[in-house]
Amino acid sequence: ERIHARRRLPGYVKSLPGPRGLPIIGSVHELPEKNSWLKFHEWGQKYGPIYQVNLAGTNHVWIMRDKIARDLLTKRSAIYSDRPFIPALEQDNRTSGQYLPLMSRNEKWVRQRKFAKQIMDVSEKASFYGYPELESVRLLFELMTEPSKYNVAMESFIARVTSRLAWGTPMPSDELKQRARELLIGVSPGGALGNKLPFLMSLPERLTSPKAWEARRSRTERKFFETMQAEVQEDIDIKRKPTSSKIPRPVASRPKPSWMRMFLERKKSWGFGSDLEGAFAVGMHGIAGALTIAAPMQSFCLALCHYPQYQPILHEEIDRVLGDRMPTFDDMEKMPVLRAFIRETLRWRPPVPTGIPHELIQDDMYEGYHIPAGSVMHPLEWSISRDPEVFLEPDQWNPMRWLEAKYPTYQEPLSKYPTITQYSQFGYGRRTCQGMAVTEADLFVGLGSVAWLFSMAKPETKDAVAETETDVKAGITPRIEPTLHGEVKSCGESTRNLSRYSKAFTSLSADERSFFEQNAERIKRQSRRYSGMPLDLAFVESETPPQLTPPQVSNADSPVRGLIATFENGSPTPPASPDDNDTRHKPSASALRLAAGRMTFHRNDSAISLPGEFRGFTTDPATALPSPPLIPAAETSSRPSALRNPSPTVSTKTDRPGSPSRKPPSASVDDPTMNFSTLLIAKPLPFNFNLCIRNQARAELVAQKWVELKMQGEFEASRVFWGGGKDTKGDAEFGWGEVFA
Ligand code: HEM
Repeated sequence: ERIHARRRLPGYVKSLPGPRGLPIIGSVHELPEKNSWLKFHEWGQKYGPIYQVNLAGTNHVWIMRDKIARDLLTKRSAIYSDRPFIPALEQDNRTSGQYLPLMSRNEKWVRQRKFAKQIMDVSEKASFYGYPELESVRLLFELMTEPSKYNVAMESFIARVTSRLAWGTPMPSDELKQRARELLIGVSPGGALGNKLPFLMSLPERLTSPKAWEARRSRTERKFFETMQAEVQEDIDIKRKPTSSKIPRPVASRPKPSWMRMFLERKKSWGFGSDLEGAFAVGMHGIAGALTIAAPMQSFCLALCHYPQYQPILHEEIDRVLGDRMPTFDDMEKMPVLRAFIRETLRWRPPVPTGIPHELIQDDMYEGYHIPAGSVMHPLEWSISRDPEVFLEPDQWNPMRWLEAKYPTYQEPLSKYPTITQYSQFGYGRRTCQGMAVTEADLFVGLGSVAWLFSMAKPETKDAVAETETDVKAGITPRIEPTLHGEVKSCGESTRNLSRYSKAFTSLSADERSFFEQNAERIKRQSRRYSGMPLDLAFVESETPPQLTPPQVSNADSPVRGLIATFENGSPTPPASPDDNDTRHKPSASALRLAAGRMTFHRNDSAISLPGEFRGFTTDPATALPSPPLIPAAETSSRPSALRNPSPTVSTKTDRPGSPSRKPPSASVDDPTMNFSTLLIAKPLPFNFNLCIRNQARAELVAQKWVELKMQGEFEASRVFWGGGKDTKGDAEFGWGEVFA
């Protein structure tokens, strides 16, 4: 059919390029099980920024550039806003009215989208009722007590905030997480078997396990949404009952604000066909929020561990703006660095790397290329976020691209930008995501709280220590990795490892040395001015590495600062004084050493030149630092490194459809930061890293707040809905299906 259609095209019209594939199955066999978006990215580099692939008889069009996605999905949204059919779901996703993001553009979609806009706007105006702030206390407490379960803690944080928003209570959060996981399997091309072999869904339930699995998923979901709706209604009824007393009810005994409450209180105005439609409209938003936002939270940890040189910059902002209180939604304006870290994390590891597909409802032409009706259009977010014209060194996690004017992505005013609102990751045209504001609030408060209390680091391996020692003997400047260690309650424990770093001091290259000699005083002045843990930069005067012992560091009021102070003197001292005339630590020109625990000294390492270049930090232009010299990669280390910045690959050439793009440096599956789950939402699989409490007083404050809130009944445990068994599988009718990564 397709071949015939092509033959019928007039001579001046071309078909989009793409892999030829095999008869019937097309290119299905070429897709990897893991990280399929890398394959689509690779095809894009071969065939151009828009290309097509036949997957089992359906024409899929992949778009790799934001401009093309806007030209088609936004500007021609009248014909590009439908959704493809998902075979593995029990009911037709386009017409059932159950899932707003998966519906065709019909009247149910119109009224539910209107409802979605209203509930989001109202809750945003009320700062999401302070739910993210409330749950961030629990998040920090969980991370302190069980850091190895960080991924569970982060997913719970998001699910609990979303449950509160949806139904006013965090109690159903575990069930919500499970509902979200199961639906994710149902809709992912690489998830339920029914999506790979659709004919299975036409057989009777008792003959095929994928169909039985889906039937139970669908029953349980409906029952769950109806139960929650009924409970909110009951709560409203009880708490609204007139009392004989004239004294108004205390706030605590009024119904909690929630999207369901909004639905129930203005039922008629929404024009829904039934209460069930309302139950799904709210439940769907719960599901949409339950896992999506946890993915970037986990990627944030991955980024901070692999790019530790930027952590001090975030800590500086947090300490300056927040001091000893946790972040709130209202701090957003004052914290561009935190927003930049979040924005960059979403760019670097997009939570939905393949995008959510649109379907084209009539034949179309784009730049001389024919796109047939029925094509499934994918804005390939992985590639859009890696456009080398826009993002220099796109595979590097570099938050400075949002904060320094030298990058094309920089935008002012910094009180507003960077922001994730209207970012391509949230889709295009009439189907854009409704949850941008709540995502931004959750990430800002959640990740801001985490960075307020903790620093993060990759754990050291024996190999790493051995490698460092070998490098030192061979006279190579080692990559200095983070020093903080242990699944820790206090940084004091990290001191075990300090001897390793004392061995790691080696001579700087001639270029590095002269840069630091010229700027030593200024660097020191600045690092004190922006005190706290400014740049993790320190100089030692002696050729002999300081001998460090654990108790010396644990006495310092700030662990990291203490660490630096110890490095500076080779003996325990209080943190550096803010007095610029203090000459105790003046570096001798002959023996400058970079002894920063967290400083990875690489070519283009903007952490070093930061205070001079980033306006947010600099008030006095006289103190601005010149950029550090470029150090040839070979001089920094002889080892291959996932962290080393490749040379920029910018060109002024514009990509055209059909013309192969230049190959930017790309992340590969061997990259340790590419270990992701295989479903539509990409989240990093759990990995080992160390969380270190930055400040004991803050930890105590969190513990105290946690106790208070717990006593007020805020942190009730999650409720078990089905069966009550350990695995909550319940009986055959309702319960949890098996889920996989
Ligand atoms: C990191 C978090 C999130 C990401 C990356 C994300 C991404 C997306 C994407 C790509 C789409 C499809 C847009 C298109 O078709 O062009 C979408 C749609 C949608 N999202 Fe989100 N989303 C996130 C969080 C949320 C949250 C928290 C909610 C609600 C609580 C939400 C609600 C929705 C809804 C209702 C739609 C459907 C819009 C429609 O089809 O008309 N999303 N989202």
